[in-house]
Amino acid sequence: MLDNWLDQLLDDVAPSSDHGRLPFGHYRIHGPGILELTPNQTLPDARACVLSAAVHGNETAPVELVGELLARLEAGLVRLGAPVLILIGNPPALRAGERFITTNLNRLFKRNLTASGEEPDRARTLMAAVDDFFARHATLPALHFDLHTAIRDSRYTRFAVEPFTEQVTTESSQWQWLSRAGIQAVLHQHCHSWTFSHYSRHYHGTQAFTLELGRVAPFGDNELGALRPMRALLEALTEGHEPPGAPANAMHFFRVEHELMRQSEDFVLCFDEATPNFNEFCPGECLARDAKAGDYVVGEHPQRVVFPNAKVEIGARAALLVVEVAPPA
Ligand SMILES: O=C(O)CCC(=O)N[C@@H](CCC(=O)O)C(=O)O
Ligand SMILES: [Zn+2]
Repeated sequence: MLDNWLDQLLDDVAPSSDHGRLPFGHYRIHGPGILELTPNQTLPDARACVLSAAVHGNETAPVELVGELLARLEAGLVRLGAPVLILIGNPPALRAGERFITTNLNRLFKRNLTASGEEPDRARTLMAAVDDFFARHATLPALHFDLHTAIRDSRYTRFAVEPFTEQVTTESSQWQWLSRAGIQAVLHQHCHSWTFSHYSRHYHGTQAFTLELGRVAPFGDNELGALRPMRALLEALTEGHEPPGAPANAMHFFRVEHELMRQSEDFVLCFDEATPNFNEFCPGECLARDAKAGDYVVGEHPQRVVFPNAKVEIGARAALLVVEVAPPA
């Protein structure tokens, strides 16, 4: 049964069957953590939807949200009206309660990836699953929401990252849906980032976002009540309806100005561990010291910090420095 799928995945138990019926369609398990829902009838407003969670294994709220959606589908409370691919990104890391096992999966979504190992292999499997799904539903507009939670508190608890690519413009309706779904801020990426949402946007031209839905917590400690509006958005998409919107300018928009990279072993961030995402720093403040790159000092205007993490691998992003911009017209 579909309601066992997540439990069996967490227990590393193979499902007894790889397919089954739903009240308004059927499902197929293509592999560990790869579940496709197919409606009996695809509605006219339907999109081909990819919903991914647990690309980072310690981010459990999105998994619980997906669990609620599946339970409500199975109970017939949500009528399946669109093809949906549900992906649990990194099952071994989810079982271990760790962000990743060997390396950050969310930097590996690049065609012709040559690296070997657990996460690179998983990235190739997930990219193939997405390619196959979008190819089979090529007549429908496509969409990918990659659901995450942030390591630290945030001045905007729920925010979206809009991946960078030259070819795709975000539809204005997406901002309205996200606003209605309780997203408080949006971060426009300034360069290619090889994340999972970037993969769908860049290679498939889809509408795609990374959605940060609160702070990392173990299973059972997530405040799912705060995610009801987001659940309503996912349910509208699953039902194949055009989701309702709210004014986009209720959200704050930010542009990445600088990507702070860790370049040496001897690297520190100069602010408190408890500093929340979107905290603002004044001109002249030193934010990082790196034995190779030197100090990073805020320039002529204030900058806010997002995703600061001094413990990343050498060569990886240790923080984004962002500035507020006007909402899209
Ligand atoms: O809180 C943090 O420092 C990281 C939270 C997280 O996993 N964020 C994603 C953002 C992906 C993107 O930039 O689209 C990540 O770092 O992979
Ligand atoms: Zn994450």
